[in-house]
Amino acid sequence: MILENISSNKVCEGWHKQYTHNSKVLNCEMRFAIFLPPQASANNPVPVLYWLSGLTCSDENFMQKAGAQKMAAKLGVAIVAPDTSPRGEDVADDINKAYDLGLGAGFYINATQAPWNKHYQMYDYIVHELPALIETNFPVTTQRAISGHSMGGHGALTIGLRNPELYQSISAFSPICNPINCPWGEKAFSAYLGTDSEDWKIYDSCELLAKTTSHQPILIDQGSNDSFLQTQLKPENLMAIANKKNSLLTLNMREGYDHSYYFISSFIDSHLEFHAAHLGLTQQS
Ligand SMILES: N[C@@H](CCC(=O)N[C@@H](CS)C(=O)NCC(=O)O)C(=O)O
Repeated sequence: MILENISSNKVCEGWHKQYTHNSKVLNCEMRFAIFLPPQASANNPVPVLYWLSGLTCSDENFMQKAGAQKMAAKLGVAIVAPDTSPRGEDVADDINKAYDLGLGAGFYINATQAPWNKHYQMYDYIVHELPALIETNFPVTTQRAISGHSMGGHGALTIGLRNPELYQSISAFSPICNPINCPWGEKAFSAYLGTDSEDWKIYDSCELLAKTTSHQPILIDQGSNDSFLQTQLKPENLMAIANKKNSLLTLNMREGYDHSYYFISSFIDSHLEFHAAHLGLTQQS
C-alpha cells in the first residue's frame, strides 16, 4: 500500500509526520498522523499508542493540542492518530450536516446500514488495516496500547476490550461509557447499525466489560465540569460494573476540568506513563 508523506515536523527530538493513503476497508483516501520518538529506528523498533479522537476531530487536534510529544519522546513510544471517519466527496454525511453523525463522527464501528456501510468501517480500519500499514512502514513493534477522547474514548474502550490479545493497556479521557444509553450513541448506532438495539451491544463498553474474562488495565480521567458528563458520558455506569467484577479500572474524577484539550493536556503525561509501564518501557532522561 502506498503512503504519501504530506508533512514532517521535528518535535521533541522526534518527528511528527502526516500521511495519506488509500484505504481498502474504508473505500476512500485517508490521512493519519504519526509521532516517532527519537529512539525509533530499524534496530530499535518502538511500541505504538493509538489515539482515537472525538466528534468533529481529525488527526490534527490531538497532535497539536495535547502536548503529548515530550513525554512520548522520553518514554520511547510512537503515537498514531487516525481520522475520526471516512472522508471524501462520495462519503455519506448527515443530511443536516450534524456534528454527531457522518463525517467526523464514525464512532469506530462497522456500519451495516445503507448508505453508511459503503465507507463507515472504522472498527476494521483501526484494528486491522491501519496497524498493518504502520507496522510495515515504520520502525515499530507489534505491541499496541490504545487511548482516546469522548467518542474516541468509547472507541478505545470497546476496541481494547474486544481485543485483549492486541492491546496491552487501555485509557480514555471523558469517554462515552454507555453509548447504547445516551443520545449521541442512540443516534449514531440507529443510523449505522439499524434500530435493533441488540446489535449495538458489541460496541458498548458497559456490555463488553460485563462479559469479558480478561483483566486488562484501564485508566479513565474525567473532568467534573464536563458539560457532557451526565447526559452523554456516564462513567458511573461503567464503574458500577467494574466494581462488581473487580476489574483493573481506575477512574480519576478531576475537579473543575471540562471536556476540552486543556483537560487532556493536563493529564496526558500520566496516561503515557501508564501505557509505558504496561508496554514494559521505562523513562529515559
Ligand atoms: N460542542 C462541540 C461538540 C464537539 C466536541 O466537543 N468535540 C470534542 C470531542 S467530543 C473535541 O475534541 N473537539 C475538538 C477540539 O477541541 O479540538 C461542537 O459542536 O463542535
